[in-house]
Amino acid sequence: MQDTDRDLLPEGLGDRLPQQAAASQRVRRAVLDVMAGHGYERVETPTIEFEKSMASRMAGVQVRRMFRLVDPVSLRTLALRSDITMQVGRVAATTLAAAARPLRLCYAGQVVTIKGDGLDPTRERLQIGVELIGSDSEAAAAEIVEVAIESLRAAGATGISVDFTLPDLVDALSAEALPLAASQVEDVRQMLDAKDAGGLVDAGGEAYLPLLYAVGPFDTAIERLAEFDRLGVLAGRIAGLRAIAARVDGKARLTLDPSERHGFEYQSWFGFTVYAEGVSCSLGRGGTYRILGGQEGEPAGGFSLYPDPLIEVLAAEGGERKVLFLPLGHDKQIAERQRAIGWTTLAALSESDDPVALGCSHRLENGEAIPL
Ligand SMILES: N[C@@H](Cc1c[nH]c[nH+]1)C(=O)O
Repeated sequence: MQDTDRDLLPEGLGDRLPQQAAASQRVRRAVLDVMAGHGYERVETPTIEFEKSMASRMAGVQVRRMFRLVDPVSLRTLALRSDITMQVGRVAATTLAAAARPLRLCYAGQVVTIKGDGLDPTRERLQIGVELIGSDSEAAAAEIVEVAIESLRAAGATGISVDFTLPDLVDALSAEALPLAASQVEDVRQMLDAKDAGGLVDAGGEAYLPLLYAVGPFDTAIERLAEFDRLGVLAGRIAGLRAIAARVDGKARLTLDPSERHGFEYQSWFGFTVYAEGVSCSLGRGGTYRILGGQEGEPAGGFSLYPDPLIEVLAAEGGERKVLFLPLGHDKQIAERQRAIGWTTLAALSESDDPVALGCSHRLENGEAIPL
């Protein structure tokens, strides 16, 4: 009987073949170079660590999305990382607690969740991001948005747009201006996120209805939000958003959706999602948050790109591969010189090696690269 299971991969997991892997490598390098250029130093964290340390680093982190297992050595529960931001938070709060602030760190690695996101079944993704620890000011937030746009552009994205949100909006409003019973808060948040006007009224959030209309291109949506905020509860946040928008003006298309919560588990006053032309889903998100520990916790901000959909597009576009075929008995020194000036070489192992079938574009003949 055939063992079909042996060759299958679990749902939502896949290999990257040479073209995709090459595109992934280019994206990773381009993005990390931009981050390093802005002073973000690379850290590398383990793919698996104690569940408790990941789950308790920021308020709102959902452990139910993480793969968990018992460590046969320590007998404690471990979790596979689903978000490197939490690990960077741990590093900042522990080993780098005494490092000067603001502390700028960046990272890249694979993250895994039990379930994909909505209709997207993907369970493993590349995450590349920065965290700016020690401040959640509007200056910090603006820097993060700028670096996010520049990183995406360097990765090859075009037509970039940024959607701003206010992740803790309902908490801010329900505290005083538009009171809600504790039992209503989550429902109101969900209905706002789903843009469900009927559901919002049913959940007791009628007063929140105008928020559903403060959505769209930034300039008009922020005016609507300011009109809605007659009591001025959101005045600081609105001024912050305007300042950030002014800094990134012209670099990307800006929109506002103040009640968007999707994917924002722990962000505080400011959040944003990034998109690019030709890629239907978002390519990343970021915002301000607090790293728990100590009395107050530490303010921070950052963003994470999930560039896989962009990598797919770039890989499909391909790009011509220039590969030089080296026949049997070729001059090794010439071959070395060709590699030194940027050629990829492919050396024949036997007479039967076919340069065209092997994807070569040129062949070394009498010391010269001849097109095939
Ligand atoms: N790690 C967050 C985004 C983020 C980074 N820093 C702050 N927020 C996410 O993937 O949703």
